[in-house]
Amino acid sequence: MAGVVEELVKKAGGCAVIDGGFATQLEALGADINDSLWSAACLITKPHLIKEVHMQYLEAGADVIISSSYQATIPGFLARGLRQEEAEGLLRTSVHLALEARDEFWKSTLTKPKPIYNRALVAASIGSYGAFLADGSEYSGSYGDNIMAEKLKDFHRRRLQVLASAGPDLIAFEAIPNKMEAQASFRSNGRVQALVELLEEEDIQVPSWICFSSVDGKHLCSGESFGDCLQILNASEKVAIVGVNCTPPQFIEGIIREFKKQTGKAIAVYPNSGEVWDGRAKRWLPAECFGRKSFDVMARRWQEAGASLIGGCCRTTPSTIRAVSKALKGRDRALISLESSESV
Ligand code: MET
Ligand SMILES: [Zn+2]
Repeated sequence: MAGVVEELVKKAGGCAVIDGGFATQLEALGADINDSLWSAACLITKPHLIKEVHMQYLEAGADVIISSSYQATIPGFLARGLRQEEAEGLLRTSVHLALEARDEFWKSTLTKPKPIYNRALVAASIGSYGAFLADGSEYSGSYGDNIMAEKLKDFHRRRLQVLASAGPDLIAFEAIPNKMEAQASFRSNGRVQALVELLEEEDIQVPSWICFSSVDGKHLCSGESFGDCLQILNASEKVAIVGVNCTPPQFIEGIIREFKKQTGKAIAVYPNSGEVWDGRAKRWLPAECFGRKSFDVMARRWQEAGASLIGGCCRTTPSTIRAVSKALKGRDRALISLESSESV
């Protein structure tokens, strides 16, 4: 695990808390995200709301906040009539807004007599090619026969460079649906290069996490095996953390146990609420019943199963993260309040 992550996980008492659904909360604050850029449209129209969402998750106890760049892509911005420099500027803005929120929040907690928060880390989000297409392939992993690895490489490379140079603590590849994108999306001179090799080729100094999405709890969305993908990621020191996100919560415990067998890297899980996104109809379908266990109760089990970073993805909110933070760090907090009452 990279030093910064190791330190944070330790400070957090063994398990750091990741924030919750970013687009979900942006929408709750009144943003219109029904847009081909999805939440990234707010980088153009309402950057103050982006910062507000980050603040709310920090307040809720997030130790890691993820930038608003999930669906912010250079081709997406160019299609809006923006110039290349403007598109790159908006990518940097997404990281800067998260860094500003983190720094302001941290400064304010330091003025409190017994700070109960950790200084959060900022992860720059990178969504999959399917997220950019916004045609449902984000959750099927099927990019069709025409998508060549070379095209995927062109799609990812510049955004990775720009985001990494904007000063985040981590790069977060989120909801990667298939092995091709994780492994073979980067070819040059006819040689197959894995995503991890792109990180090395670009000599990205910011540690990365790579999280997959799954719709059945046993495979990536595409139907490919976690084990095959993890073998690829295990080979790189640039990848500090592996995991799953935007996957139904009832599958997470089994996935962590499977990952534990396949990797020694730190494991991050930040499932969705269990509701299912219908990418074609563009709406959420109700959660399949997963018993009476609430998200925070499950979060404890995920920690016991071996996850080092736990948060929420789509349809989870600051109240989900507050409950998760309390469940994972409740004992420490109780001790802190005991200490403070003793010192009064
Ligand atoms: C479809 S997964 C989306 C992940 C992104 N970080 C968000 O919470 O909005
Ligand atoms: Zn999600």
